[in-house]
Amino acid sequence: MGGIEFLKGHGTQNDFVLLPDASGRLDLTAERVAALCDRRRGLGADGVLRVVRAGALGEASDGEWFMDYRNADGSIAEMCGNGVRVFARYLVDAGLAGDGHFTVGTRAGDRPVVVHPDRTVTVDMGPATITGTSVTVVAGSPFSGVAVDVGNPHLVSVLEDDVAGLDLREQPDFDHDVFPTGVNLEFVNLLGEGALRMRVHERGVGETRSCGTGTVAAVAAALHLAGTDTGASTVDIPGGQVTVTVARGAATLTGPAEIVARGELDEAWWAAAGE
Ligand SMILES: N[C@@H](CCC[C@H](N)C(=O)O)C(=O)O
Repeated sequence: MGGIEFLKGHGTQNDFVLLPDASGRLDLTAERVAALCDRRRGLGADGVLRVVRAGALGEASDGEWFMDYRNADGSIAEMCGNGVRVFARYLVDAGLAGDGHFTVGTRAGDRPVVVHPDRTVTVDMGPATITGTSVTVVAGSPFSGVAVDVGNPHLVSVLEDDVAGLDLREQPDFDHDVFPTGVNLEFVNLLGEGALRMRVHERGVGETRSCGTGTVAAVAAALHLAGTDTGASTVDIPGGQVTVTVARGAATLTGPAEIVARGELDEAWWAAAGE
């Protein structure tokens, strides 16, 4: 019996292990996800994208494929904006997605995607909803922020000082009553009309080099603070650049998606990782 097929990919250096598992038969425990994502004892990644047929895990979707997304610590998240681009890139490369216009099911709902010839992908991210305000504390310094729901929770703080100066090695504190399931924290500089710079500390991962849902939240929050719900912006993250549009609160995300490797997991390693 052969090993378990995997691929490695990234979107603006937010990196993922992909597990093609059409029938949803793999026993993908939190322990196995954490082992896969470990950068020393596993393959190393910010998260896992299991590729399953819609319905195989009992999740409803009008699309043919469902993205079962897991964070590096093994926790389940509703949505991943960089991940869904890489997921779409894989389906097209594998000949599983026709002309590149299709819908991916996620726990946050269906996400229509367009895979472009230049290897970028545009995702209809659905609504980016402003849900209030809250405060995060980084290395003892409090920052007020705008809470945004992009299918998953975000708190966006716009800073005067350069975000490059923040120490995000430790988990920043946040109000656990406001975010009982945790929150993704974005720190943003406004660079001028239609341009932002962002760093992110992701729920279930730590600081990453990019977060697609986070860039959408950042643009929605910046527009909200400017008194509007419509606009477009580039977002520079440590891993590259994406473009976000927001029209009356509904967002699209465009950015690169790359598949960099494919191979087989060792069966004995997989078995031991589940213990
Ligand atoms: N990196 C992702 C977001 C992944 C999920 C997030 N950590 C959460 O727990 O909500 C993205 O590109 O959106």
